[in-house]
Amino acid sequence: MIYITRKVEFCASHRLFNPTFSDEKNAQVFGLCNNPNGHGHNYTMEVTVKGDVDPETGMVLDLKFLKKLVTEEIIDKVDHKNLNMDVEFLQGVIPTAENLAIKFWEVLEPKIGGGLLHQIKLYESPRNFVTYRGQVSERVD
Ligand SMILES: Nc1nc2c(c(=O)[nH]1)N=C([C@H](O)[C@H](O)COP(=O)(O)OP(=O)(O)OP(=O)(O)O)CN2
Ligand SMILES: [Zn+2]
Repeated sequence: MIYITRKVEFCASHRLFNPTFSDEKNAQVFGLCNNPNGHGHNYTMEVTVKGDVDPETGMVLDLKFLKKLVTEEIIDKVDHKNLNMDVEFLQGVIPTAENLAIKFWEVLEPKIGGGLLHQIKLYESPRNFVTYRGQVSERVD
């Protein structure tokens, strides 16, 4: 078993709020991140795929394929976008780093297939990041 990773960057804006909360509760829970004007981040994402090396190709998966998949399915849809408004698969989601990582997993996992997706690590800032490895029932390692 070996692990290969594609690292990508994107810029996006968001506002953290829960529409079922009062204004006061949103302000209390989310603080400055609840500002109605929103704010932006330079995100970094690492998508890690696992598997055995195919002796005929020397690869687990062609990194060119992974680059194309992540670019087309995620980056093209979120880069320079408002994550609260502009992204179809994020509708109704509070765009925390946790929820973004889970949604990105849900988009990518079926397209990589074969239980190969191992981990998504999403950096909201150089010091704040989350790591997601799917639901326990999805894991084979
Ligand atoms: N569990 C989570 N907590 C917070 C998230 C999140 O996604 N998950 N997000 C935020 C906000 O997006 C906010 O912009 C982050 O603010 P802050 O923690 O102040 O981080 P900085 O960008 O200022 O980073 P520094 O490391 O302090 O430079 C809040 N909480
Ligand atoms: Zn933020």
